[in-house]
Amino acid sequence: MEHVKRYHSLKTIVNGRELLIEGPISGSELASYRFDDGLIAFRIPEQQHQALIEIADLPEGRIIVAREDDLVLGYVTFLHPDPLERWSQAKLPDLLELGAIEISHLIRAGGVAKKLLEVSFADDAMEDYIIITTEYYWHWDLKGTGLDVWQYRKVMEKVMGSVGMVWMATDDPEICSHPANCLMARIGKRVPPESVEAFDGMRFQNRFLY
Ligand SMILES: CC(=O)SCCNC(=O)CCNC(=O)[C@H](O)C(C)(C)COP(=O)(O)OP(=O)(O)OC[C@H]1O[C@@H](n2cnc3c(N)ncnc32)[C@H](O)[C@@H]1OP(=O)(O)O
Repeated sequence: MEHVKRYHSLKTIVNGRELLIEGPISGSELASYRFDDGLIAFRIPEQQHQALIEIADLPEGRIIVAREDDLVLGYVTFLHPDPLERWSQAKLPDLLELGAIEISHLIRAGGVAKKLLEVSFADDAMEDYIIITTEYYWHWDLKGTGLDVWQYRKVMEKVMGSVGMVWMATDDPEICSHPANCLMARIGKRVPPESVEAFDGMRFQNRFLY
């Protein structure tokens, strides 16, 4: 499968900061930007910056950023699922995982997460993919936001739902280990039925239990 990446961008102002939301961008572009030191949800900022640079240059990898001049204040990643996760078992070339979305405290609750996804899905190539995201409450910044797990889950549903990602059932043990965790997915218009069938097969692997 050829992974087509078409650049899109938009401008917005949040808390007086003029932001450019753009992508997919290349690893070298991302390397030339600074990375806000408040982006700590998944790794220390230097390591996360480096991880994103590597993802940007993967054939299927897509990084969309929100930046003020050369300072990255938010990002979202799309890439094939980790080989250790069940979502990679069928090795579907047209399945991407929204692996991480993070917005700096400096510009949170200003619509930036939704705009990152708006720019991501402005590329018609996204209609060729099943896009999944696995929501685990232990990745959420409950302390920083003061939200409880259900309020936070609502925020995630609003962010993901803004581009048509919907809750999907699964018997994945990690997802089932807490009721606030969930799988969300969006099946692009041109995804063939064989891929959807293979995805359904990965969602449910313990049918004999029921
Ligand atoms: C797959 C994964 O990456 S899971 C982990 C997700 N990432 C994290 O938890 C990292 C830390 N958190 C963050 O980076 C951010 O808080 C995010 C990504 C969750 C949300 O980003 P934001 O830019 O603040 O979200 P955005 O402003 O687009 O808000 C989306 C909706 O949630 C609401 N919302 C956002 N934050 C809050 C809040 N603290 N309290 C109440 N509502 C909120 C917004 O009002 C908006 O609602 P609307 O659709 O009715 O207008």
